Amino acid sequence: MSAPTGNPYARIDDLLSNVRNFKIIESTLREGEQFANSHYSTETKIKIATMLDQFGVDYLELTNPCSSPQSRADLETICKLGLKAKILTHTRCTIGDAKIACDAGVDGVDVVIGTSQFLREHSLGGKDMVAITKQALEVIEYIKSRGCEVRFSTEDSFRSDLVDLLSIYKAVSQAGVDRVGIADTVGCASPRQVYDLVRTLRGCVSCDIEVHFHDDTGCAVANAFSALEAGATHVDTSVLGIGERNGITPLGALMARMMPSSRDYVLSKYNLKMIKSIEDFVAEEVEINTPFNNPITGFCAFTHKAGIHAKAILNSPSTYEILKPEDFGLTRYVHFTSRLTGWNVIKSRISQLGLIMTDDQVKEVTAKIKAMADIRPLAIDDADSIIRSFHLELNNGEGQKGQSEQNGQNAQNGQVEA
Ligand SMILES: CC(=O)SCCNC(=O)CCNC(=O)[C@H](O)C(C)(C)COP(=O)(O)OP(=O)(O)OC[C@H]1O[C@@H](n2cnc3c(N)ncnc32)[C@H](O)[C@@H]1OP(=O)(O)O
Ligand SMILES: O=C(O)CCC(=O)C(=O)O
Ligand SMILES: [Zn+2]
Repeated sequence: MSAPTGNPYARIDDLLSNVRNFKIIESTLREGEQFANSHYSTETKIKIATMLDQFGVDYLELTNPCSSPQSRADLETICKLGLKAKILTHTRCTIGDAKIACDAGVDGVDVVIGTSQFLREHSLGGKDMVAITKQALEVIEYIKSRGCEVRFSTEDSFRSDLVDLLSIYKAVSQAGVDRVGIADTVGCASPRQVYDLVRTLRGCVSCDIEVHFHDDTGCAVANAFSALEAGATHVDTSVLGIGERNGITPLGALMARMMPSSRDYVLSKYNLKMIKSIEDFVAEEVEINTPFNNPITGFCAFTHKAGIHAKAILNSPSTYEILKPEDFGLTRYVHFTSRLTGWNVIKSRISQLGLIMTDDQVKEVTAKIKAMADIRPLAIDDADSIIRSFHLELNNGEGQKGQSEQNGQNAQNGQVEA
């Protein structure tokens, strides 16, 4: 039987996949508020909500209004902004929380309750699954009666008993829940475990499936992708991944992961050029730096250094880039001042400087740059000076000065463009 897509690795199972049809539940204003440094003012919440709405996220999830009077007031304020994104809040599985949530004017309530032995014993005072299921069904019925969308999640899903999980998900699905959620609360799940659980659940419930992954073991993005491959429909994210401990699936990194698989879908829905400004705003608010290796916006995410890479990138950026910086409103940088540089990129720099040399001469000046870079790190100006001096020597200090200065304007940004 032929494969469903042009992907050589595609399998029949990929018919389940939602990698080209998923929704984002953006939780910077809920999970992200649980990040150690977060303390959002009302204005900051409005700004974050507005930016994420313009970016195109489908849902915004806000902190439980029972948390504090200001949390409740802020939720009501965001609900009244008239954003395109649906506004959700996140509550415990109690009628009391659900009532206050619905009263705030939300579009939907994300209800959660722990199902693992750890949480049932140490968080919920020893509740069994029968009691938890009864409580869930009552709360779901209440939220539906208030005309709000309702999602039911099990907390710590991956350390919960599979039969318990499937039983409660079936019960809430039959009760008409809009979505069920799987939460890797402690970040213990691997992509394969995620695939298996989501796929199994997909066969048991007819409603949408939301997934929430913590990043304690570095799998939050991979797990989100795996979940979508297995048929999940909604992914929880936060900007830069901020959340409890080291956080959850980052919005930007998820976009980076989805682009190679679902470019047209992602570009049609999300305003990728906003990622940097959204991340910069949130990073400043919570007083963190964007990690150097952050997908898309890490300071060197589109920097190419080694000579072998530089040569190929200059010929065709696709050789060493799976993401295009221009899709995110960014530019690439081709490094040419290190001991790892090569004559091809130096040749390109020479041409940017408006100078003319034979290939042998380019190789000779490349050797000089490498020798100097062996002694100390070189700035762009240092490498350019070596090139210019060598060029002057070649011409005995005569001629070409005017031409160099004029063409040198093109090199002002110190960047070898591919
Ligand atoms: C994995 C997650 O991130 S879940 C979301 C976490 N979010 C939050 O905690 C929001 C911020 N939290 C708060 O402001 C407070 O914890 C509140 C307002 C929710 C509750 O505060 P308090 O009433 O003082 O209780 P406290 O936080 O000490 O304990 C939690 C209580 O909720 C119960 N509980 C915990 N989870 C759930 C749940 N999912 N459903 C129902 N009850 C729950 C606990 O058993 C405990 O009950 P107890 O009062 O009988 O001991
Ligand atoms: O409600 C959910 O699905 C997730 C709750 C949460 O933040 C977690 O379990 O880590
Ligand atoms: Zn979480």
